[in-house]
Amino acid sequence: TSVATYYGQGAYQPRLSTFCAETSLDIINIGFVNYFPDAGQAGWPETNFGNQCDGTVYLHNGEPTGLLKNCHQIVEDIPLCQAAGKKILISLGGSYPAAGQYIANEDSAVAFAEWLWGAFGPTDSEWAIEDVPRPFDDVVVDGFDFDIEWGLGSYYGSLANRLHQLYDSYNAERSTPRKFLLSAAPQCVIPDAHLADAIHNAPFDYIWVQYYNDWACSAANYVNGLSGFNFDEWVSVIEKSANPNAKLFVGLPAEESEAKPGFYVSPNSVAPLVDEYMNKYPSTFGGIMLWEATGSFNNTTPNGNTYADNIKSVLVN
Ligand SMILES: CNC(=O)NC(=N)Nc1ccccc1
Repeated sequence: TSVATYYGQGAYQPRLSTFCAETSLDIINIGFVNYFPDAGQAGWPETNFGNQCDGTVYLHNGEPTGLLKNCHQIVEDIPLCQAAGKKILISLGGSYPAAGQYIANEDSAVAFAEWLWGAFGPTDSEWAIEDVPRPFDDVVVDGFDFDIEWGLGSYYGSLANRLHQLYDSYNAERSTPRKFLLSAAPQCVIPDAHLADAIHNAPFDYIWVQYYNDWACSAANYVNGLSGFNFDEWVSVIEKSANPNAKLFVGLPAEESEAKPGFYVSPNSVAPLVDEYMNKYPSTFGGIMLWEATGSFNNTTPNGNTYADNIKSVLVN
């Protein structure tokens, strides 16, 4: 089973290479593309990677956009993480701003998918064309994460399905196919207000549930002996979804300060939860997702283990 984490929004975060060296991390979601084209300046998406870029942005049709142009440390470090065997996804959305995650219609969702594929996908795809920029240069991500926390409707599903179509058509032309991934980060309440339709209609590979924002179903409920933790129900959602073989992850805050009061649980306290659900659903239980990398890095135990290291130990022991 795997440990996934988010990177890009941590306070005073170190460069990504720090986390490429963390052997406990298997998947890293780089966040965020936080404005989608229908909401972004000059009709392009916008990005935010915390302290990792120098603030310069692309122009589109001569107008400034919110698309960051110089994130050299991320560009240098993603290949290091990939060489270390980690999957690197770029994450769409995030918890802020609400207005950024607006998609106007089906055509817009399809065009956004093609733009993302041209910008962050393979450099030899037919969509990597001159009027689509390469914010990470020739770096090719391993997929796209949907951290959609605002907005309603079916267009997130259309976006995911078009990306999946692009994955398949690219691989159809290659002798050695490359696995590209789709993941989503719903809230724990079922149905998720923003991603339910997308998860039902598009084949996600990983679903990491944010079990740290809602007392109706949080991991803290389970740890504190209260009812509500709903992993079983999420397994049913997966089984009825477009990809019944998707892996389901338990999302946790990696540091007390990175969640609302009460939702943080220690690695040892989550061991019974892992044991119960890893054994109850051996083919669906995928592991643990952490929000987020820098918080985990700052949350070390006396033995020098980060929160992620300690969680990995819980998963493998
Ligand atoms: C996967 N996305 C998130 O986990 N977002 C997130 N944790 N946003 C946030 C919520 C409350 C305080 C800080 C960050």
